[in-house]
Amino acid sequence: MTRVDAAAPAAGASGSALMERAGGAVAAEVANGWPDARRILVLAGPGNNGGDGFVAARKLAEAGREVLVALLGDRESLKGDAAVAAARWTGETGPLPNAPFEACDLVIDALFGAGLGRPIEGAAADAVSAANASGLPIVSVDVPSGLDGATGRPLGDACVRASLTVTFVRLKPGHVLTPGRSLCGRVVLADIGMPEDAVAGIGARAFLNRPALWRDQLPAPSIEGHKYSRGHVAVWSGPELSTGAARLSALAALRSGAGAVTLLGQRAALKEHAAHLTAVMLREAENDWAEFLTQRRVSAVVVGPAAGPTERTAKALTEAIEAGCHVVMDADVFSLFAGRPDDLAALIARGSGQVALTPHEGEFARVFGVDKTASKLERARAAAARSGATVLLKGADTVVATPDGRATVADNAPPYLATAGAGDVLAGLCAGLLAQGAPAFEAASAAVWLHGEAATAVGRGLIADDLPGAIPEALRRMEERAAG
Ligand SMILES: NC(=O)C1=CN([C@@H]2O[C@H](COP(=O)(O)OP(=O)(O)OC[C@H]3O[C@@H](n4cnc5c(N)ncnc54)[C@H](O)[C@@H]3O)[C@@H](O)[C@H]2O)[C@@H](O)CC1
Ligand SMILES: [K+]
Repeated sequence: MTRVDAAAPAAGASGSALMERAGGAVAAEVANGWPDARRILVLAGPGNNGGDGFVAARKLAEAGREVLVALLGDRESLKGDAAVAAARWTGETGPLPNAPFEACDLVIDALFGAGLGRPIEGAAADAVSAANASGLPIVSVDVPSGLDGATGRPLGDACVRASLTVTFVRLKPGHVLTPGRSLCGRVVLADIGMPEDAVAGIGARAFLNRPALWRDQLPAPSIEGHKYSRGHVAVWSGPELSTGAARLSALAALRSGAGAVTLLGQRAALKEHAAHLTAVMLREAENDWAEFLTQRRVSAVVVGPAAGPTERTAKALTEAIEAGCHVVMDADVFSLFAGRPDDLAALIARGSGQVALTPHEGEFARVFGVDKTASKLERARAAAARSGATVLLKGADTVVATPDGRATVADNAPPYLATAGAGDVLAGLCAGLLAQGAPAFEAASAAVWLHGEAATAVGRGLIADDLPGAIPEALRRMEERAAG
């Protein structure tokens, strides 16, 4: 965002006018959201975030609220637009230390925004702690002070926990990645009239995962189509008594709209599948899996769910890559490649299909190691670049990243989606969309969004078995979103 701000004047927007609208948007949210908050305390920092706070103070005072600004540092040290905003504030201004929280009904946190460069310490850190402990509603300007908007992580120990965050122009990764998402509270994105040229000029590559990003890339079923033209998915089954995971993947692939889905495995495993399935086909496969993939025009394959980290699984995976199928690698594949990311990349490079990796954090760490300094977004991007695959890094804030750096971050997964087997459904959904011809980034992002919507449609009490049956409802919501 700093680059957007810097490009704003050249694109015809004065910083002062943007600050007026930014502070105005904050004041409007407070006025509408807390009509009974009479006394408002604005914590103002030394930069433009503080400037937004001074504008909000003036607008709220004009609207009849009692407002006190508690300023970090001297008024004389303020520069540029912030100094102008402060000069236009004629109400009470006091020092930040000992700000009178107990005498107020609401706090506006305008200490630090995009310019936070190091952990908050000293008087500002004390004010952050006091604000959090006060029990008052806190409205943060741009980002909760202390949060790194680029990573979603606090820069140090002191970080505001907001009830509402009013941000401008675009959401930043920190509004969506955890723990930032929780620290922001509700997030409102205000239009402050930033010229599109200033925004487009920076070529943003990370997006909130929404149907508008990928809907056009999902092939719609056509009346001329037949089952194989809508893609054939093969799912590699785990052995006897470990078949549930592959079954969930297969059902999800079929529900996603793939024309046909076949589960392949050992005879004893297939007997278990047969007791549960009707529309999914079953095929014994020991030595002729590679032949099957080619002869039956299999377009996408799932390998990993409860497959076992065995030679058999490794062979099935290699053959799927060599057959030129699109491949979704999940679960036990990450045990097979523990500590061997370059071997995984070498295998992926041998195929002509697209590959999606769908690890959770533990599986991701197993293959790619642990990097505590990088954000989830950066880690997923780095793993995508290193492996040559689209990486879908699961969690409450699932990130999908491609080797060329495009990324989505999802915010629609309900907490109860963290349940056994949900990941198997996601892998199947992704394979089903790949089989129908969606490019990997769009297929993976769509799978994540549909997965979250399906879970929300079921509601609390969800178990993974419910998810495939809720995919039609998720697809309906996708069409509704695309239309509106
Ligand atoms: N320029 C623009 O186009 C717009 C900017 N806006 C606001 O401007 C903000 C960014 O302003 P700035 O770039 O001035 O940055 P900030 O206001 O976030 O903070 C920068 C100041 O804080 C100091 N600082 C950084 N970390 C510190 C720490 N840990 N302890 C003590 N001091 C610290 C810096 O030295 C600098 O003086 C945005 O977050 C947003 O609120 C809005 O007014 C909208 C338009
Ligand atoms: K802030």
